Amino acid sequence: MIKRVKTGIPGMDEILHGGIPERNVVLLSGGPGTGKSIFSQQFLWNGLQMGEPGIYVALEEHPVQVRQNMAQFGWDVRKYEEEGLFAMVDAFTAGIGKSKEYEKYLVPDLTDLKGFIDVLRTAVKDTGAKRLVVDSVTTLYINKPAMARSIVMQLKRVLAGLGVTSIFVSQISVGERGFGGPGVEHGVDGIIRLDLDEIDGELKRSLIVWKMRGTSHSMRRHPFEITDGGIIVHHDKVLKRGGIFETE
Ligand SMILES: Nc1ncnc2c1ncn2[C@@H]1O[C@H](COP(=O)(O)OP(=O)(O)OP(=O)(O)O)[C@@H](O)[C@H]1O
Repeated sequence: MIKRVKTGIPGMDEILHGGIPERNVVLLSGGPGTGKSIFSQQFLWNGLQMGEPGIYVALEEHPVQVRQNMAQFGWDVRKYEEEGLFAMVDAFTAGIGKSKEYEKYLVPDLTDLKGFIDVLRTAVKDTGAKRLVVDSVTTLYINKPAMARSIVMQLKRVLAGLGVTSIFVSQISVGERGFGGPGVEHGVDGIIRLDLDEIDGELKRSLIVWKMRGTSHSMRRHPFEITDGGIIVHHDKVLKRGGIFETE
C-alpha cells in the first residue's frame, strides 16, 4: 500500500481516491485568480492540523502579505513558525527592506538555483517538513523557459529525497491550454488544473486532476467554491459546458 498525504480540502481527497501519493511533486496549474495560492495554503494548514510540518516558499508575494492572507481564512501560521513546525521561505524580497531582520529563511539571489535549494534543504531539516509549496515555480524560469524542465527536475530530485510531498504552483495565462513551461508537465508526478470560466454571464470555478502517478483518480471536471473557510470541492458534481450536472 502506498502512503498518501491527505489534502484535507473538502472533496479533494475523494477525487484523488484518498490523497496525494507520498513524495509526489504536483503541478498546480491555473490562470490568474483561479485559487492556486489558497489551495496550496490550505494544503499546508491542514497538514499542520494533522501534525505534519510544512514549508511555504513565497516567490510571488511578500511573506508578510502571505501570512496575512492565510490568517484571513483562519490559518494563522505564526504559532507554528514559533514552534519550528512551519517555515516561510522568503524568495520574494531578496533581503531588501526589513525582512532580512526577521525572516529566518531568505533566498538572496533567485538566479542561483543551488543556493535556493540549499535554503529549502535547511528549512526542511529544521522543521521536519512533510509538505512543501513553491508559489510559484514559474517565477524561477520566467526569463529562461528553456530551463523550466531542468529546474523542476532538480527541485524534484532533492525534495523527493527529503521525503516531502510538494505542490508547485504554475501560472498560465487566461485561455491558455496546457500547464505552463515546456516539458514541465512530463517531469512532475501529478497535475491539478484550476479553471475559471465564464458560463452564461457568470464565472464558474472548476478543477480537474490531469494526472497523478501512483493512484487512480476522478477523470471528471469538478466544480469548486472559495469560501471564508477556504476551498470546497464538489466531488459529487461535474461541470459540463453550460452548467453543473449531478453525477451521483
Ligand atoms: N474569502 C473569500 N471568499 C471567496 N472568494 C475569495 C475569498 N478570498 C479570495 N477569494 C477569491 O480567490 C481569488 C484569489 O485566489 P488566489 O490568490 O489563490 O489565486 P491564484 O490562482 O493564486 O492567482 P494569481 O496567479 O493571480 O496569484 C480572488 O480573486 C477571489 O476571487
